[in-house]
Amino acid sequence: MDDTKRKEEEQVMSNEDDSKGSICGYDSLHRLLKDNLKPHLFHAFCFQADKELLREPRVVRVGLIQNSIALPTTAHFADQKKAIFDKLRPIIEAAGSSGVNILCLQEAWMMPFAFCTREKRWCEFAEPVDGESTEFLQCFALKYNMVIISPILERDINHGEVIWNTAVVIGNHGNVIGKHRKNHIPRVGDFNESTYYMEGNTGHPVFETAFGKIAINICYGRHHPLNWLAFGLNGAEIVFNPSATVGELSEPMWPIEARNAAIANSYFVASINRVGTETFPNAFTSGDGKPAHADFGHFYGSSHVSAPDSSCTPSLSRNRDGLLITDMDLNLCRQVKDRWGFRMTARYDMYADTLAHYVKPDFEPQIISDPLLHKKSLLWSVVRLPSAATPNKISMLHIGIIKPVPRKNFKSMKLETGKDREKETKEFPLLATYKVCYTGGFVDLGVIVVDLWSLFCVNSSHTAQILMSTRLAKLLEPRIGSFS
Ligand SMILES: NC(=O)NCCC(=O)O
Repeated sequence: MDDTKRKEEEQVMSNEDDSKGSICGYDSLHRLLKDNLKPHLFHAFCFQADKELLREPRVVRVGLIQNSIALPTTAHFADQKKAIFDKLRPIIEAAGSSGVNILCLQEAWMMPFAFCTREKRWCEFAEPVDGESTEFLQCFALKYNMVIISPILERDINHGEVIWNTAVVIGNHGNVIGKHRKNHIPRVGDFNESTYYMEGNTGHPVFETAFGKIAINICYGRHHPLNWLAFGLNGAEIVFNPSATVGELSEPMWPIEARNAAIANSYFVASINRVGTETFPNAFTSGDGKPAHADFGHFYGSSHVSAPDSSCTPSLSRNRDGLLITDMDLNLCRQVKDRWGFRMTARYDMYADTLAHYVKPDFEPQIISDPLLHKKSLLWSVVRLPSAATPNKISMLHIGIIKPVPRKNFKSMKLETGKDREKETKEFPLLATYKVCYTGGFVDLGVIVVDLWSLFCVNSSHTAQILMSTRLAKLLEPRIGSFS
């Protein structure tokens, strides 16, 4: 590599580099591999937990890989997949030789993210759980004693070739521990993935591995707090969120949702997003009236790990492939639970009750409406006036505090316009005068505030005047009626 090129790269790296030393960005990673440097020269990010008297620390090294596709989407499908394998091989080797215990790849890592196109031919990428992608990764799992989470497009050949968005969990002996299928299918922007696969039917499994209890919440599932909760209830200590999402759609939410889930559920969240812009042979529309386009937008990478104590690693690059290596002491999960007691203070029985009602067709939301809200009557409140006040003496009244009075004070009230007191009120900047007759318990001298712009005064002879601005009078005219 010539000097100028290296300098340029170093400049990019120093801009991108994270002080905590994640292996960050395509260039740095590939330089690392090319120069045959030992990955341990790069110190990874580390989450600490307190020392405990009765438990040893349970430090787990987690690796996350984000990558762009390797060939244009016009290439032969077999070549595209092979090129991704070839690209990932050295990165997985780097993770393995860095001592990573649990490695997670991005959503549907073995193919371009073609779901936006709605063209069925991309289904050809789908493979069975024990297909070639699993086989490819099993060797590394065995070689490096590493658990690998492999999110693929799955074809269930035992069930009529049904297609799923699935994460396969490969154990550190190269065995398949199990799978989880994506629970929530996006129907937003270009992400209308229901053309390709069904809502998952595997619940919220937690996989007990040699290195801790892990779960996978695939991409769009991160917007569903109860999805996160369910993995937590099943005892997850790390929840992986392999994703494929673009800047325009979700970037502002990306760092917030993961951290919030980690805090609320007292576990680690490992977020992985793919990188780059993938262009497809045929343009497609998004059903929003905008012109057809041939790409999804930019997949912004930014993979990172969030901890239950609200700390967070720096993110990988927005633009480049990357491997993030993070050490985490899983003891932190219980320590945060003991400290904050979110599980203890939760009211699951109450939520279960609400949900049980909610899912029934005859569910009615528990809403207590202001009884006046839907009445064809004026909004009103009462403020006390000095007893000397009479309607004729009030020119401008500025009402500070408005004190609502129970409706039962009024059994009924009739409002009617009238001109008979016009003379007395004409000195006021008011255009309408109303005579009020009412029956009921309200006998004190007072002012009933119709709302902030208007009021009417009640004297002890049970007659009252409404003083209103024209604007309000116009507004309220059709609603003047009876309190009852
Ligand atoms: N792959 C996927 O579920 N994308 C949805 C977009 C998002 O949730 O940001």
